[in-house]
Amino acid sequence: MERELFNKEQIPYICTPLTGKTTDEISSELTNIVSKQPDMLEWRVDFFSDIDKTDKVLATLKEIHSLSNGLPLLFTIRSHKEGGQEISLVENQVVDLLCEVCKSDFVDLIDFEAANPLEHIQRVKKATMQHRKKLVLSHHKFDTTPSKSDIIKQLAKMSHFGADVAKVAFMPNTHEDVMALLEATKETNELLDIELITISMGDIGVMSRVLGWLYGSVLTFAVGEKSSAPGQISIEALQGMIDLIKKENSFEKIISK
Ligand SMILES: O=C1C[C@@](O)(C(=O)O)C[C@@H](O)[C@@H]1O
Repeated sequence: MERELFNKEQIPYICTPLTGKTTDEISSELTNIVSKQPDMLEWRVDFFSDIDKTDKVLATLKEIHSLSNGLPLLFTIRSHKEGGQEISLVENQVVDLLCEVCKSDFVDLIDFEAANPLEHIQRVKKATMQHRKKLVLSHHKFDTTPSKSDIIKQLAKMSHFGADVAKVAFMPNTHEDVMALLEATKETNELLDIELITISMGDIGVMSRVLGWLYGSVLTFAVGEKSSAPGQISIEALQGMIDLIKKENSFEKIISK
């Protein structure tokens, strides 16, 4: 499936994580979430108890597709090191699963952490290209925020490794950390020709979830049923604030590249 995933008019996309442990839990999560009208879903497969059974993963993808009104799907196996659940797969098996999932018609984007070995990134990149999926290279830190220049370097490295989308999520300890993330987003957006998703987590970082798009972040995560990271707010609250800002102001000029 190939299509432009991020229409300018729709930015910021609101993406909602699915964190159920079983197909049934995910189905019931979805039933409640879809009526809240997010723009994208993220299946956090590290929460799924049958992650080691590829046929179950593929069947659940089909189920998600059938219940989600065609919403684009981001497939994520977050590592324990970067804030995810402990899983039974080793790194090679994660790569095998991602390459298999790339063949599915029910996935649009694949998340893979940029800290993985280069040969693994290259394998996943090849599979995404072959099956016309978008590769999201990501990095997360739950205790600190790097300096602005380091954030820019990390995003540039993801671009260099072949990301279609570069995503970072950091924990701020000060308001300056949030500004560093936002300024890095703006500067990188002017430098690079790939999509960016940048998040400052926790309570201090919440403004980045509401306003990050004005600095060039195309997507923001919001809670549908259950949060997947600190600082996420509800789809309804986020959508309300974004709509209000869009209605009151003409920000198109600011977000255009
Ligand atoms: O990378 C991210 C961003 C996130 O950590 C957040 O802070 O909203 C939530 C995760 O589910 C997702 O994979």
